[in-house]
This record gives sequence, C-alpha cells and structure tokens, in this order.
Amino acid sequence: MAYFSAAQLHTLPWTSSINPNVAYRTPKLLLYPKPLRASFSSSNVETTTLTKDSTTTTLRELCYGHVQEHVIRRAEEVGYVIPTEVQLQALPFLFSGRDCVLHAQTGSGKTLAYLLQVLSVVDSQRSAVQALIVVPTRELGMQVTKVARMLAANPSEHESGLKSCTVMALLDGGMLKRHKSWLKAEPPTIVVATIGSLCQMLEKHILKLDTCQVLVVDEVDFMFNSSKEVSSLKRLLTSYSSSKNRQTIFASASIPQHRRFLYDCMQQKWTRADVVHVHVNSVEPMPSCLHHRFVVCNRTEKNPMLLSLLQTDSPGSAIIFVSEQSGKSKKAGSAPPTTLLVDFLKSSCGRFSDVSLLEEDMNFNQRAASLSELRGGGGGGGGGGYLLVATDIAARGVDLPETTHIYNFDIPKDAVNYLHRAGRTGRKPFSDKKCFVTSIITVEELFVLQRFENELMFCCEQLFF
Ligand SMILES: Nc1ncnc2c1ncn2[C@@H]1O[C@H](COP(=O)(O)OP(=O)(O)OP(=O)(O)O)[C@@H](O)[C@H]1O
Repeated sequence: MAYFSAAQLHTLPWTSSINPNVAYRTPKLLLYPKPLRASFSSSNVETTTLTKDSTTTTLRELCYGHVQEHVIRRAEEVGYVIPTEVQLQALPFLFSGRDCVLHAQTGSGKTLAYLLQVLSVVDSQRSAVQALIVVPTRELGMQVTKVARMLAANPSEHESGLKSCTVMALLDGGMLKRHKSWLKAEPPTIVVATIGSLCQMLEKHILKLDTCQVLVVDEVDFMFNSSKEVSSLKRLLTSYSSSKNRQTIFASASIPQHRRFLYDCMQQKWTRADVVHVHVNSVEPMPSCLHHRFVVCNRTEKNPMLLSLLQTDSPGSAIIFVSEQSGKSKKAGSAPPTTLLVDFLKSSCGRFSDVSLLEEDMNFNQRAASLSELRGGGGGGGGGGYLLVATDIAARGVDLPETTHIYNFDIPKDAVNYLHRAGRTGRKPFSDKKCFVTSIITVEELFVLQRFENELMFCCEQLFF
C-alpha cells in the first residue's frame, strides 16, 4: 500500500510550480506553501506531466491494435486526426488497462480519451453492460452519449452481420420505465448515467455491474463535492462493483488537493493501487488562449455595463453566467435574475432580441431544446452566433466550441467555479485564437477576484468605461 507523508499531502492545489511566463499583478497574495516537485517517488502513483509535445503521432497510430478500424475511421471523419496532449499522454496507459485519473484543462479532449478506451474494451456481440460512464448532469450525459454513439456507429453492420455497440443514456428526467424494459430485454453495451437514475436501477437490481469492465466518472471532483451525490458515488465505487474487477477512470479539469485525492483513491479502494495520474499542463490550469478581464461598477450599474461590453466586444457567441436565484428570493415570489437579465437584453438592443436561457428551473425538455438550438447555429446574437444566459448548470462539461466570450455577470463562487465557467470558451484544441473571459464585479469583490488569480495563476486586465 502506498504511503504519503504529511508533507506530501500538504500541497499546492493546482500545480507544482509557479509559471514563470505569467505576469502577475501586484500585490500578490501567495496563499500556499513553497512549491513541491511534480513527482514524488515514495508512492505507487505515477504522475505524468507533459507541457508541449513535438511529435506528430496521429490518433490512428496511437489507437492501432486497440480500437476497431470503423471507430478510428469515424473519429477521423469528424476531424479527430491528431491527438490532443491528454490523449497522447493517457491513451497508452488506458490501453494497458491501468486505472487513470485524467487531469487536464477544460476543452482538452478528455472525453474522447476515455471513450476510445471504452470502445477498445467492449465487445458489441455480447449482450451485457460492459462500460459505465457517470456524469453530474443530464446535459453532459446527453453530450457524452452523442459522441459515444457517433464513434460506435458501424456503417458495415448489415454487411458483416455484426451488431453495433449500443449506448443507453440513463439520465435524470428520462423515461426510466422504458429504460427498465430495455435493460431487461437486451442490456446495452455502454451506459451513460447520472448518479440518481443509476442508483435507482442498481437498488432495484434491474442493472447489475458484474459484467462492467470500465467505470468512468467524469467531473469527478464535482461529484465528490456534491453532498447529494457523494454517498451514492462511494457506494457505486466500492459496493456495487469492486475496483479489482474493473478499470476505473476519473476525469476533470480541476482536482483540488489532487495528491490527497489520489491517496484516497487507493486507501478507499476506489481504484487499484497502481493508479496513474495523467496531469497535463500542470503549471497552467486554464487554456493559454483565454484573455481574462474585469470591470468594476456598482451593483445597480451591472445591466448597462454588460450592454456596453456586448456592444464593444460584439462577440461571435457568448455565455453570460448569472447566480442561481436564492431561496429567499424564490419564496418572496421574485422573478429569477436570469429571466430579468434576458428581458433586459431583449428590450435593450435589437441584436440581442434572441437570447437563449439555460437554468435549473427549466424542465428537461426546455433545457435540451435550448442547447440543441445553440448547437444548430440558432440562438441570439445574429450572424449564426448565440447569446446564452445561464446559471452554473452550463459551467461543467458543456461543449459549445463556438463560444468566444464568457461574461461573469455574477462573480463565481470559488476558483474552481471560475475555471469551469472560463473553460466554456477556448474549446478548439488546435486553435490559439484569443477568447475572452470578463467579470463584472463590485469594488468589494476585487479581493475575491484577486484570490482566483492567485489560485489559478492567471492575470486579469482591468477595463475602463
Ligand atoms: N483529437 C482531437 N482533435 C480535434 N478536436 C478534438 C480532439 N479531441 C477532442 N476534440 C474537441 O475538443 C473539444 C473539447 O473536448 P472535450 O469536451 O472532451 O473536453 P474536456 O477535456 O472533456 O473538457 P471539460 O473539462 O470542459 O469537460 C470538443 O469540441 C471535441 O470535439
């Protein structure tokens, strides 16, 4: 069993060294103790770090002998030809069957990395659930299911007589009765699930994991941080299936206190003891193409300030993040801040007459319609772009690669939240086109933003209007 000393556990949350290329604003509050080295030899955990790769390995070469030809061809058809850094780094470990923690920037292609491994392991001719992918939200689940189905589709299914791999989306708000019949009649090969729906099926013994060979938990830090999900997740990892009998893959762009997390993975038997930590861009938690800015104004001036920013930036496509409505405001019967902002934008300027909305209080169908409208090139903003007003439901995992601007209308609740909101832009792996993250803050919130700068090691430029 690996052992970590107290000194090793007392570590920087994001990184192992300060990035010398970042120009920091002063005064800098260095909140953490002196930097530790990237790897530590007294443990079984292998930490791999990669900054820039110069090889020209193709995804085909990387997957050769592991992933079926039709899957590789499908990936190439949709433009996945060159692997991203996390794919390059992680796939050899994944293909070897090792448990992995994929820890890489937002938009770096972690989904494709774990899906290629899932598709390399499953046998579509076997009628049994062989892979389970757990996600925190229905939106992310739908997105992962779509990519998995797209990669798994076998155009020569009829000629060869071989069945294609089936992917079930077992997501909160779905038709669980139908899924129940499906699971009983012919179990799918891969299940993508939110933890609530999954546990219902497991508790009723409709879904069994004894044939499951790969278990993926996406946005793993979020799941472990959510009081609603954590006990179910722990049960899933230890009671419903054993880490000895499966490959376990965890993925996230943010794993605060990652060494502590890796220690827990082994101690609690969520993974096997030889788990690999694939840590890409460990010194730079956010994509370098992001340009961070802020404006200071009074609370009452936020709406006109946002409008000025939108008029000046003229964003191609933008997401505006607004805090969730407080319980007190709901009780008082006030309109949600998201709705108020959408109404303001619609009435203030013609270009923003078609603003989309995504928030928890919408029903699942409305939420799906809102996202598919954006993906279809609809939505506000004109010129094929969109303008989306959203709560943090859109902050994790949602992939809208055309987004060029993020506006924090309300300041994120912590640095992790800042990182994921910011990560909804800059999602084209091989593009270094500048994307913008702008926070609208009050004077009192300046200190909070500065804390985020320290924790995430970025530099924010002040704009004046
Ligand atoms: N090899 C590749 N070549 C080109 N594009 C890619 C490649 N791999 C992934 N992408 C694209 O990159 C974008 C981001 O990928 P993905 O959603 O997997 O990121 P992620 O690492 O899971 O991000 P997050 O942490 O925000 O969930 C997607 O639009 C995806 O289609």
